[in-house]
Amino acid sequence: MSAGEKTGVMRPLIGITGRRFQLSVLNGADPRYGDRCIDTSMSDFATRIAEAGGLPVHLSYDTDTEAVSAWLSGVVITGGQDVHPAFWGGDTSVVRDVDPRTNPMVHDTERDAYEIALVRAAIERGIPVLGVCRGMQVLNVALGGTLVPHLADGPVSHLSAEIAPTDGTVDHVVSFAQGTIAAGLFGTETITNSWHHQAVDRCGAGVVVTGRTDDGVVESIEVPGRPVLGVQWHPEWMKSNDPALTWVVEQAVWRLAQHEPVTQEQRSPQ
Ligand SMILES: NCCCC(=O)O
Repeated sequence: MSAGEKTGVMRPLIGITGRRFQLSVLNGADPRYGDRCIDTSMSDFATRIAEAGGLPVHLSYDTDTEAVSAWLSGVVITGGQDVHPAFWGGDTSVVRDVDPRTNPMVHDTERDAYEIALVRAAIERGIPVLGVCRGMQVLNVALGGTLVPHLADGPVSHLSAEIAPTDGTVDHVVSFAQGTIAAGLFGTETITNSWHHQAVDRCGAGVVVTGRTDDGVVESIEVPGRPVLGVQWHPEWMKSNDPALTWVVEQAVWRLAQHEPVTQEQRSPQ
């Protein structure tokens, strides 16, 4: 039974972010598409959010972040490219000038700016936010934090970029601080998958680290007093629905139940 069915309230609309890239990068794409783009998000998110009782909707870069946040009951900032260092005060000399529409793994400043604005708008409205992998890093950057640019360059043994994150039993242990959202969901520790080479470094305003690996890499962050959770692993690729994904839906259901329906005037202020 889904969270919505359990509580008898409307299923909450959960916005899911993603990428924009040219159809031509896909194998077998019809050349008549030329340089036309496609807006995508990893379908595992939509599947898992729907399983948890939410109504998943993809958020394109063209969606007005202020306006859409009035309609959403929850937001998932998903994984992907490294956030451009210009957004967090990192070394921009290392950045290659490649078009993110033709290589979906290189920096995409349009996506960065969009997601940072969305995080800020959602937090401002008290909308539950789940950040996943890059999404957790975006959360931290949106609140003024910084990132470790490359884990292999630092004093850590946490190297996981080669591991295909398909099996929740194969990767590392994450330990959680007591009294946090993460500890409420996972207990004192859990085993997660992993696919990243950057990590949260200095925390942004109000951000606290709530989970780490044994080698000290930040694996979860929160903003105490706010329904905000960032996880470095990929809950959408765990074998069964990960508590982080059910958390954002349950928070959204709770929020829907607490609030009077938003009027059309409130959603579209003149
Ligand atoms: N750091 C790899 C992220 C992969 C993805 O979410 O597309």
